[in-house]
Amino acid sequence: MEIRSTTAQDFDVFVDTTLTAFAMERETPAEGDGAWWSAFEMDRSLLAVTDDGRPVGTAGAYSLELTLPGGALVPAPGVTAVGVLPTHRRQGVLSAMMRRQLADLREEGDILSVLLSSEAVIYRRFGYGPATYTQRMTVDRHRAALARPRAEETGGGAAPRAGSVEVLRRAECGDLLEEIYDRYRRTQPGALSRPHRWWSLGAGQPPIARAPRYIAVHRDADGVADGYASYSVDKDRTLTVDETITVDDAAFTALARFVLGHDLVEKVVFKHLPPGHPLRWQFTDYRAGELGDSTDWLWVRLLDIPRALTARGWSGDGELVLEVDDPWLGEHGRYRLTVQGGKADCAPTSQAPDLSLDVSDLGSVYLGGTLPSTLVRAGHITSHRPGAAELADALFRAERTPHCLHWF
Ligand SMILES: CC(=O)SCCNC(=O)CCNC(=O)[C@H](O)C(C)(C)COP(=O)(O)OP(=O)(O)OC[C@H]1O[C@@H](n2cnc3c(N)ncnc32)[C@H](O)[C@@H]1OP(=O)(O)O
Repeated sequence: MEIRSTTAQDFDVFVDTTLTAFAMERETPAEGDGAWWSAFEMDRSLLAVTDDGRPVGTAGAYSLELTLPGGALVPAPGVTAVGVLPTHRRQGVLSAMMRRQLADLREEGDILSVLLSSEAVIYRRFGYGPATYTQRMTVDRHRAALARPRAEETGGGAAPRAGSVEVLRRAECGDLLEEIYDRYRRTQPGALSRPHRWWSLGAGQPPIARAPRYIAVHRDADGVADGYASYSVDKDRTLTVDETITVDDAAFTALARFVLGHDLVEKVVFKHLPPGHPLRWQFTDYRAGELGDSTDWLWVRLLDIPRALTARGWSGDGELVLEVDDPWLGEHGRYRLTVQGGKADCAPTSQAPDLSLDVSDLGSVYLGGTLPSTLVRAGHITSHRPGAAELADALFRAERTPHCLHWF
């Protein structure tokens, strides 16, 4: 079997092989998940081919950008279209593709890669760890009065501002959604860019895919669009919000108020909220919103530990020695992480470690969405001195809960 790079000529065979592995059919941009496969990058993809020339496995990568704590934007290959034909599974095809892909990404200078995992048991062995989480909130609309927040008097937090909401059809939005999304993702740790090509091809779930949707667009007092909610209402009178994308909490509150005030609706479902989202605290009735479908979303794999650790912003000051095992790449390193004034230095050291961990666990804590102390308690990370886990918690923390709702 050979693992080979693809070219534009391989597009159809690549898509067919991927869809067969997922037991899916091609959809058009206006249907369900749209033509999610249409943005595959053939100059970053791999085909596994048998000795007699049959394609049996695929792995791709999208050229995305990830927002780190502190606001740095770094290239993040988004691993996608990983599939092996049902006839060729458990024979090491995926392992061979992962080995080649990680080597290629490193050679291209990437410091990390990311993916969404179809099954949670697949990717840890390759060094990926779950790093952001998301959940659904179902709100009984008739219990959903929003309390008047104390911050309203002082103008802080999510206090309402003058602004307006306009309802458009998806087809009327032009580049508006793309522009708002791009503003949002630059300040949200864990968020990914959405290349222009995706929007123009309709390559993704709604509202990237042009399936029929209503789009509530929020504008600030100057008329500048600063948020949108993409939604549909089904026959059961449930209004489902695909995503609420806003540049700040006040715009989110205004859009939440709008969808929760929608007549002829019994329930409002927000499909994606980060853990700890303030919406729940805004209801007069704390139990008006029911949380469910809590799941991992973005998985992170560090490829260059010192560069990755110095790229992100940090909170607090302190020093930790991390001993990191990378069994898949056969690497083992010790790094002294010195954090001061929001920045870190990271250099190899022979000092005794404070924490020992696997590279997949470092991926999990990297964006600040998983507490190192949780992984100590779970037996993933070993702490060698009292206080080391608590110091790691304080340093790795992000300015806001990392969240990714981009599906790829
Ligand atoms: C980013 C994304 O695209 S996620 C999408 C992943 N793809 C899918 O879910 C599509 C359907 N599934 C498939 O195509 C395949 O089953 C794949 C790609 C998940 C796995 O491919 P395979 O070629 O069978 O994997 P491979 O033989 O290299 O397995 C490597 C190891 O992982 C384990 N493994 C692989 N897949 C799974 C799984 N789904 N569940 C549990 N263990 C698994 C294997 O048992 C093996 O373990 P071992 O080394 O201890 O024996």
